[in-house]
Amino acid sequence: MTALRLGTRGSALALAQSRAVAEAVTAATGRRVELVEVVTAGDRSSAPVHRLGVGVFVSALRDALVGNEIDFAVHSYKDLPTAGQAGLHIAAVPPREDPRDALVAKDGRTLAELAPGATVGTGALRRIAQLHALGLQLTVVPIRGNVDTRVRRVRGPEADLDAVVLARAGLVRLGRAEEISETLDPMLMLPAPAQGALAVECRVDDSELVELLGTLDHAPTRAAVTAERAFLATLEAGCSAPVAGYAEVAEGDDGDEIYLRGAVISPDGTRDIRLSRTGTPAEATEIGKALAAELLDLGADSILGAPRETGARTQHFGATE
Ligand SMILES: NCc1[nH]cc(CCC(=O)O)c1CC(=O)O
Repeated sequence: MTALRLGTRGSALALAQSRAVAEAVTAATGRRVELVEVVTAGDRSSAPVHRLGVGVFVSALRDALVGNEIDFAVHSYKDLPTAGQAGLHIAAVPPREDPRDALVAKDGRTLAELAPGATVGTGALRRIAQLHALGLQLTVVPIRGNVDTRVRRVRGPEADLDAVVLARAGLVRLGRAEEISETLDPMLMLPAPAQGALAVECRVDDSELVELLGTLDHAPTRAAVTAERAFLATLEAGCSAPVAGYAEVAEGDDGDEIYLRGAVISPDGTRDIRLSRTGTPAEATEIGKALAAELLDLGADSILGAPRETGARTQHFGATE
């Protein structure tokens, strides 16, 4: 039987993720998998991600899928635009890695141990906003680049920052978890929707592969990500907007329960609206949409910029527009 072609970006993180999924596919199905490297616009540019727009890391992979150059692709779920793509299907959401953000700091310091004025590097508006919201006089420095480039801003001969914040999942997948000085509690730094999760995508009409990849699906992770992404989609914000969303799925007395927390924070941290909601995994989409509508009612739309229509808005606080 021919090998399945797995399209992947060439970054160390993308390769680590793709290799892990390839091994899981082979272990579960006995099929051989070969990696095919695809260069994306996000890899070619060094501009801040919120200027490049959503989808910069995925569109070339999706083109290769639609064009039948590859059979499936593994994405960091966080980087996928909330709009799906016609003809493609997310056949599996494997078990999630720890979704929290991590601090890598000089001398192994924690956030609380950083001095006023300390420099902290991150490119994500969500992290910039939440760092400012702490009120610690941190100097947030916009940075970009792959995991290694970012860690080198703190460690090594060219280090010029006191700390950087990045996804714990990225460091763990690269085998670099021991470099983390502090894993940030979601109470302080709520993760991005779908952070730490992977999306395994193939052509929707490739029914054999849809079924085969489906064996890697992890229902609780899919439910959590579904709630987080419905929340994000309703706020009409991409992966680079100051929106945080994190769902936990736990066993309750009457079956599994989802606990979704969401926040919209202004980039300077002075406005921070956060709420939570619970429900069952079957209600994941509804929970996400309802939480977003509640935040919009509290004024989240004025933080996000453009006026929005949710169809679900109520006027508890009087008309503001
Ligand atoms: N936008 C870049 C990106 N996409 C996924 C990850 C990390 C791994 C993950 O969240 O699954 C990262 C790096 C980071 O945020 O530090």
